[in-house]
Amino acid sequence: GALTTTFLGHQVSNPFLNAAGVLCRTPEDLLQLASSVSGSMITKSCTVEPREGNPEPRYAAAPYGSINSMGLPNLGFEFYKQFAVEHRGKLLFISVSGMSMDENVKMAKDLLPVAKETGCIMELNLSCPNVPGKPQVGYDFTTMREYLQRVSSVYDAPFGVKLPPYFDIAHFDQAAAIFNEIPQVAFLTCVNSLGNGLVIDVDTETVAIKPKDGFGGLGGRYILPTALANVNAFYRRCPTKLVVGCGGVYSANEAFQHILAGASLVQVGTALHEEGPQIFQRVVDEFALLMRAKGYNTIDDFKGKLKTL
Ligand SMILES: O=C(O)c1[nH]c(=O)[nH]c(=O)c1I
Repeated sequence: GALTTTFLGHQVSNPFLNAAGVLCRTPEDLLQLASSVSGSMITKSCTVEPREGNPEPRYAAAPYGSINSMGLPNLGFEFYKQFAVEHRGKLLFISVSGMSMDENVKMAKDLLPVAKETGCIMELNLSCPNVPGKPQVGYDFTTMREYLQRVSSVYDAPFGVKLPPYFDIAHFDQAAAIFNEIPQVAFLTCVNSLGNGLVIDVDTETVAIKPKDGFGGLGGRYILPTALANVNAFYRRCPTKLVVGCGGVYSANEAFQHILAGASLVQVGTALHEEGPQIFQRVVDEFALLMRAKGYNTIDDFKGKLKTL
């Protein structure tokens, strides 16, 4: 169909998938994603050991999106690796977010044979903002370079990096220079939640979530312009890499903006959490109508073709 596209040699029926962390932690979650219309899917960021995560309430819908401080709850790397071994059907991404560099290197090394065998793709998450005491690697360029050099030295297959949003042109330049040094970094997923926002309820005069005095990562409508800028900044700076868009996608309209900005695939987080997996059928239908209305036959007809003034 018109929405068919390929990503690192894998054909997908449409460019849509979930954002890591949303509807992808448990077997039930993953079954819902596998049986949805999404073209591909990604698992919850994992650590070697299973984690409970932060105390609840740790997710809240907000007027223009969401706030979360989940705290990296997951069933442990072995579960998601085994899921990849047994999974059949749509393209599968495995999100990895170790508590240390050694943990990421260990998981990458263990995942490699499964990636080669099954075609699943690793997305290395360097941008979790919600584990107390664990600063975001994505904001520490020296550490990020070391992480990527160490992981790419054990993982000789294409992998992606889940990035935090950057807000300074010099940071786009410095981050892109690191990625361009490492050939195995095949794609960049822009962006993770905007870290450490604060949602306040005026009636109750209270924060929305329990962890970290209410500080949490923002998603949804709050973050679309920032997400688009990060997609386009790395699309322009990393011509040998693909970009995956994430942030503020509720409909074909925002997805189209991400692809115009340079995204090859588009992840849906907050809107998926709020609407459920039937959102993928709605967005696919909307997207087909939008492409037809504009006279486009394939995604490549407009990918990255954002016009400037
Ligand atoms: O709190 C989480 O589990 C979480 N939440 C996010 O918003 N982004 C992330 O990468 C993670 I690992």
